[in-house]
Amino acid sequence: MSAQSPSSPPAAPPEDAPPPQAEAAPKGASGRADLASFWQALRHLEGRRLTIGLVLLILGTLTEGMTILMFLPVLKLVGAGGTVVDMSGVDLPGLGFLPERIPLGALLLGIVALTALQMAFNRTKAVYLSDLIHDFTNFYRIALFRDVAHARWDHVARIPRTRIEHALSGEIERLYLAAYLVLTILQSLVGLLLYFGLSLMISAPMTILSYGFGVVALLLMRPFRRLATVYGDRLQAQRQAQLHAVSEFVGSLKMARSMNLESRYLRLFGGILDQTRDDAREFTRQTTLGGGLFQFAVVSGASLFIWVALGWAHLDVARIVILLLLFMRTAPRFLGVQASLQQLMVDLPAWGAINRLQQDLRAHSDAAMGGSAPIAAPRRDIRLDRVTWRFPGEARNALTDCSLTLRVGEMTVLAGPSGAGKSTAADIILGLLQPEQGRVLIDGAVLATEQLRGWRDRTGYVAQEPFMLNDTIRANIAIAAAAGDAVDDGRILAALDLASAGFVRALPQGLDTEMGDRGTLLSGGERQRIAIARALLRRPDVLILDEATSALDWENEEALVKAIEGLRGQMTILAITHRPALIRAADAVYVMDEGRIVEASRPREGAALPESYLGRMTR
Ligand SMILES: Nc1ncnc2c1ncn2[C@@H]1O[C@H](COP(=O)(O)OP(=O)(O)OP(=O)(O)O)[C@@H](O)[C@H]1O
Repeated sequence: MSAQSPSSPPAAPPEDAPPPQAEAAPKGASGRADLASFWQALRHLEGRRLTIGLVLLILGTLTEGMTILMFLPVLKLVGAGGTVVDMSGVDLPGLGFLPERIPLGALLLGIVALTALQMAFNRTKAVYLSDLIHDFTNFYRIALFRDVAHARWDHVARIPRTRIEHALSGEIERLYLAAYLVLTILQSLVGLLLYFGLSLMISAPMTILSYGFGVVALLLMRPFRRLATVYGDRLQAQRQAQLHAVSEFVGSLKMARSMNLESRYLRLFGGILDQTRDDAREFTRQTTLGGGLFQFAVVSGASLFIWVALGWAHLDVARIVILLLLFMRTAPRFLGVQASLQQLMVDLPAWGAINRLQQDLRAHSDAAMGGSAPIAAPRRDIRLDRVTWRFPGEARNALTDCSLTLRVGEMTVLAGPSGAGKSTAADIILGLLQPEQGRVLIDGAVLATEQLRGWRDRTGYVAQEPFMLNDTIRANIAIAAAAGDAVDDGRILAALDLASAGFVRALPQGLDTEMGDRGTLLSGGERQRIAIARALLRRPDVLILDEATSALDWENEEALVKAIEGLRGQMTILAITHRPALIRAADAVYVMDEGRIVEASRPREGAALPESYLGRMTR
């Protein structure tokens, strides 16, 4: 792998421009602190495999070093001739176990055998470390998935979707690269240490000279590594900005096309890319200068090394050749450490960002996720009792002192102007939000936190804009089935009939009809009915419809209202709606305004009052 990771696009805006949106790393975030915690996490999760990998690495490097040392007596034959190698006078502790005279063929065979052994060690190590990196990265991928799934709904709903997508895709990939780079650096350092020992056997002063040079050069490169940290932070922000821009553009494609706004999006996106390119140019200028200087230092070191070795150290030619061979192995490692450290500093901000997101999600984890206490199906009523709720950070309550009753088997409608708090009340009934004040009562008993998951198994929810998989109608409905609940086509078709979605039977592909990305191959009304069928497949005790008929024409709405009326008695229904047809069919109607219940009536009574909200709506 090259030092510049394939995923590293050019980046970073001019000094005076703020990095575009996204979560910028907190001020003072230090690459070194990130590196320390990253290394700790790697050791904590993969310590055992790391040790085995290192042992294999040491064995591989030692065999490689031994191979080089064994060339020393062979080189002594050069000029002298002969086919028997004289080991006396070689004076290398590492080769002390060999007899004094060895046939050249046997020695060369030994070298070949050692090389084969080295290859075997290296290959096993590579496979080992590859597994290690994948498992380490996947651990965080899964943990992040879980943290997102387990975070409190009101909190996770406020995190931009692209933030989560970026963390689960791009940032995790950079974590993979960071782990790869850490292991690369570790391998180079271990190699350097072992070669240090081996070359000490040849000449201590020459070894100290060459290593001293390498270490000083590495230290001098620190400013370039700091620059890489800054660049990494900017890159982090810019990648997120890019993802955000792309996601907004794709999400609003129809709007953009219909209003001729494509060029505006193109300009915005082009601006981000230009910033990224300018930043990358600056970074490349700086880092290539650093890399060039380092290479220059290494070549100068090599020249000095040869000059000292020949002119001052009075070493024989064989030793100089071996030292040079060792030098050829150590110099790239020094270069590799510098390049990998630099690239690591670019990728490491992803680690900090993932950690911060995880901490944030865990600080807002849903207490309900821990409990699985069962709850009986409601037999009498479900009540909100003086419930108050305010979204974190908001100035005013979304619900204030809100009380309402859903009688079992009845259909209750919640109406009222936009922003009145209807969806929030539904979220409280669903247990997605837990009241700050007040209670949710099921047959008079408080719905406990540990019962919330069990409670959600008893509810079915249909959103105004239901989420659809890019899959068949069958898959979109079957997804609602509880784990282990085998769903056959008969059940799916029955749910579709209940949801007044008989049109599916008439489709040429039936349940196999593809719905397209976000269900766009079907009409809004068809999508809504499929979403209702999906909720009904769960055979819920409580069905919550949030503006679930808003996209239906009057004919289909009438059919659906009839279908919903047919469900009366089988389940408790809460419908958030403005549609008179559904209101007229309701057993009870609550009207909300500014988070409060302002009217509660049986529909006919409410509609009869001309000044009531309900009266005005159904007039
Ligand atoms: N995730 C959220 N974070 C902060 N405030 C929110 C959030 N969701 C809703 N609100 C606010 O809470 C209030 C009630 O919103 P809610 O969605 O419950 O109203 P609604 O009656 O369902 O509106 P609509 O009919 O337009 O869907 C509004 O002021 C809204 O801005």
